[in-house]
Amino acid sequence: MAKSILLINGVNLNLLGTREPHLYGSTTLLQVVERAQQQAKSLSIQLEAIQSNHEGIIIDRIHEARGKIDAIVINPGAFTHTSVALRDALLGVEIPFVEVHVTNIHKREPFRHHSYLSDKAEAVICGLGVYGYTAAIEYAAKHLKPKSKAQ
Ligand SMILES: O=C(O)[C@]1(O)C=C(c2cccc(Sc3ccccc3)c2)[C@@H](O)[C@H](O)C1
Repeated sequence: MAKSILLINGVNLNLLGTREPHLYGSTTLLQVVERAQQQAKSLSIQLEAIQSNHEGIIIDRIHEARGKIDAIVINPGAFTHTSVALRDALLGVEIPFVEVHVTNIHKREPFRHHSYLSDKAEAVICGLGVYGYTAAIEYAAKHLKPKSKAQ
């Protein structure tokens, strides 16, 4: 099963917990990452976390993960609904991934209902608040195995 997980948070998620708490809750991204690290330690897995507002930086980090990371947990933020490039990067590195959304995107504005990633995700978790990250990491650690290592 996955021994190394890359947790990716995309655009605007640095604002998590600071604005619109009725939608996104009051837990900050720092707290989410701290909890994820504690969870990873309890599962004996390595976890690295990044957040970026820049699509290309996220894509570069996904490329770097090829052959090194066993699974990805990603909340792309608004890139979910816009980024074919992010989809292509995830498909290109052949690393299984879980898509996470703090909110239930299907209960929000119509433009949030479509994801460029969901049909390729091993699992999609949305609407569970920040617990979605916990569930995603647990699932990835116990059910996802690395695809063939990079040549
Ligand atoms: O629910 C999510 O986790 C989501 O991925 C997260 C999003 C998100 C993340 C951070 C900020 C914002 S918008 C915002 C801007 C300022 C203050 C509060 C929220 C949206 C949305 O863009 C997505 O449609 C849904």
